[in-house]
Amino acid sequence: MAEGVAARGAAVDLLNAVLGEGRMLAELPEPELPPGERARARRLTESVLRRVEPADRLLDRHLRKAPPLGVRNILRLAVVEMALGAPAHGVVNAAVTLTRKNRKSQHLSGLVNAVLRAVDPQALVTAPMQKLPRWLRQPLVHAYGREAVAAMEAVFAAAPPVDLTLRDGALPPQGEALPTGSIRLHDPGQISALPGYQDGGWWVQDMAAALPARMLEARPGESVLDLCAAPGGKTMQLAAAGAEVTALDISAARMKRLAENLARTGLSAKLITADALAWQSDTLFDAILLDAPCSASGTLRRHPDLPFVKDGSEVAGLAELQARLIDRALTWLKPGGRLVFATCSLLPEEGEAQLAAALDRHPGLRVERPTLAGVAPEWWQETGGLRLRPDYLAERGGMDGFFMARLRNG
Ligand SMILES: C[S@@+](CC[C@H](N)C(=O)[O-])C[C@H]1O[C@@H](n2cnc3c(N)ncnc32)[C@H](O)[C@@H]1O
Repeated sequence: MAEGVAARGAAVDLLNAVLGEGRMLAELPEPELPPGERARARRLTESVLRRVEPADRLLDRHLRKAPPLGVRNILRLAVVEMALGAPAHGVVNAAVTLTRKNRKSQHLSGLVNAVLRAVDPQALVTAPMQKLPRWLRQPLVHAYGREAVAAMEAVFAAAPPVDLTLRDGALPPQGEALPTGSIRLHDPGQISALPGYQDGGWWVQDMAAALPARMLEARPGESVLDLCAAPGGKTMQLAAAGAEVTALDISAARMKRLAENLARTGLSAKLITADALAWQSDTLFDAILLDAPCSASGTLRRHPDLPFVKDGSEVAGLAELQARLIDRALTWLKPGGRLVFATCSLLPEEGEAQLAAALDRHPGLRVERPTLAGVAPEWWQETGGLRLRPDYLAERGGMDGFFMARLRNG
């Protein structure tokens, strides 16, 4: 098969599954390709998902009637690749080969060839960014304003950097030191091939995702419950701080990944696979980290499939689950203990509103604002919550959206 056709074919299959069947990339089987080609297919898929809307605007100028989804995805992929600098000749040949391979679309190979020779991929480079879906854009404009949302969309349009959290004294691969202590790699390639990976001195974790565990300030010997823990980025931080960690999550598959992560880093925790709403604890904890399930709307740059698969209908149920998890977690906290509530969401109903409602339901709770190195004063809110937005530090690659707050009972 011509060079790159297999990876491009796999990318088109992934696009068909996300855009045609509404399936998330994480739930799809990995393409059966060598690791390098598999990674390329994934990269191509994500590049297209970040530009579906502007690519369609460009293609539609050259299409008299809508082609079937599979052919549209071949066209989208080709035009995005050309805009990103791939040589047009190879891209067009691969697109025509892919169109011919499928009996149902082979009669459209001439059209694909003609459209791709007519489009100007440079127009995609300068085109307006892809907008967030309405269900998300509206509440975000309401919460942060149009300008901030446009800045977030610009961050979501770019492939994200990779951030690492380090254990004390560990040597990271060469990267950019961020003010909060994470190390940023802008084009790292295969993570497991980086120096130090096998030694377990660092792990991949967005700079924003590293802050909830820092906010908890776990001390050596303290008993800490990591609630909704898998795949364990925060468990590793807490264990590395010397705490006696109990890590609980409902998902057996994700707990398996957590166990693998602990094995690689040589850290330890007590692992429990259970529904936090049903689990009973026979002890109380000094501190609890609740990284609650949420819309994940703060992580769109890492999950560009999400806007095409989700429609916001899950958010009310998730917000209710978050409140129940807070209430349940508080029953396991020692008097005077600390609870950090965090979500990787940009929606106030999964952040600011949860904090306000928890304070209303539990008059004995108060919010604390610990000192966090590298956190700009304006990221803190008057209520004591910390709101992190993708457009913060945009010039250095941005960060995941998060909300977090530290509560103390009594
Ligand atoms: C945001 S993720 C956690 C990420 C994790 N803290 C980390 O840093 O790697 C939310 C987790 O909540 C878990 N979860 C959802 N509902 C749960 C429940 N009822 N009880 C326990 N865990 C739950 C999911 O399986 C998922 O792993």
